[in-house]
Amino acid sequence: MTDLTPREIVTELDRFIIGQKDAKRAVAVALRSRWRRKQLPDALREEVYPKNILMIGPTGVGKTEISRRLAKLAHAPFVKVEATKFTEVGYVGRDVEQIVRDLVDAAIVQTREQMREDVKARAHEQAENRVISAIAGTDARDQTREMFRRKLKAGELDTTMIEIEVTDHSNPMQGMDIPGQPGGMMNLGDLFGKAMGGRKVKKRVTVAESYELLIADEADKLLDDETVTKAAVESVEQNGIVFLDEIDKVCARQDARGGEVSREGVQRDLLPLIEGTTVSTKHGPIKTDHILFIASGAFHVAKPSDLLPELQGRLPIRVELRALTEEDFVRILTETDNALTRQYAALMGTEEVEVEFTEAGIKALARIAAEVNRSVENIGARRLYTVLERVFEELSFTAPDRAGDKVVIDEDFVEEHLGELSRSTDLSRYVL
Ligand SMILES: Nc1ncnc2c1ncn2[C@@H]1O[C@H](COP(=O)(O)OP(=O)(O)OP(=O)(O)O)[C@@H](O)[C@H]1O
Repeated sequence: MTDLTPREIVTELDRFIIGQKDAKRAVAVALRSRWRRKQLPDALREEVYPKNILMIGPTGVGKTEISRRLAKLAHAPFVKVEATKFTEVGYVGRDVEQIVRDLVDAAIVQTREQMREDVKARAHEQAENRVISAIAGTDARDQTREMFRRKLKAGELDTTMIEIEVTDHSNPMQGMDIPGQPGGMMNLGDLFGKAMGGRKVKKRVTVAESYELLIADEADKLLDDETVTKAAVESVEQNGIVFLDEIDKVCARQDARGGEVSREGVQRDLLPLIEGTTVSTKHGPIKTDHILFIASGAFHVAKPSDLLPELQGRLPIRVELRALTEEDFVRILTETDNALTRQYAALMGTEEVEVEFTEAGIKALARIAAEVNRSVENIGARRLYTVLERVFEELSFTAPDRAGDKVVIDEDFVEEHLGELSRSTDLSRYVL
């Protein structure tokens, strides 16, 4: 949950997404509505439903990106699903509930990560206190403790030997990290140790070594699976965001080639989730009432009015995203925090090759991307990825031999590496 105002949310999104003002405003309002809802008295709070959004726009113009960045801002669990997935043979109605289960899984990973960060700070503090007690004794005066704390922080005590008491993790499972949980703060050994009640052992180590042991020990006390799961479930119910892509592809009328699995059926299956239902998961029942749904589609053929009326009613906020222009591409290449030009320059930097883009070079890249989008297929900003990869192909390969070089990506460079290709539709269809 974030207490950013809509304006602040848009400003944050501006760092990563060019244009698409309406969509940014809409998601900002949806997020702020959640915060507002949180401020309400209990009885009223339960009555307020999320402001679900329907994003209408072509592929690759930022629909997913806006939603994903929003989720990140809000520390909200997020999943993206394609509505068409549920029209595939073998799917039956209940399978849409898997969306919620996936959301819970995402939330558990995210919550654990967040809690580990929180816990680390607290555990660090407690570990510090334990080290000081080990050196100065438990009944030392505050003044003495502070003196040791200063020395400790300055690293002056690193090699001092102390005796500490920690939970014994020595069992065959020790050292096996759970995938996705680096840092050794928790491993299977810890879990089993905990399950077995955790025997205490005394160890003689240096202060520097003791730190890691004590922090792990403290973190272990503060963070257990049950707490994580409980917080994750709460986070899904109150903060979860589901991005439902290709919703236009499950409109009945669009289905001219003869309906295989009923597309309207998928809408019917999705409806309860969006209206609010309870889904059972292995972590307990999950209420979907307050999960925010962002549905999205190009709506080239079908129209939003072709959606089931009930579904239309549950997606009250409509926003259109526009196709990106050459000028947008220039901005996407240069202005965003994660701009591709910055990424490539940094990557080449690791090989000690300095890369500089000239303004004309960037313009040429944007122009070619726009051209190929026109002549082959409009895949929006995604085109920039293939174009840049191609421009850098040779340099990427040879960079390790070129340490110390400076490469200027100007118009000539772009023309030399892309010009020919971009002018041949047949060729660019394959490589750009
Ligand atoms: N307006 C934009 N500003 C900056 N980057 C963008 C913008 N639009 C798209 N991109 C980049 O292009 C890529 C594809 O965008 P995104 O995933 O948001 O497409 P989309 O609109 O959701 O399309 P689809 O419906 O096909 O998934 C992302 O990596 C994103 O960073």
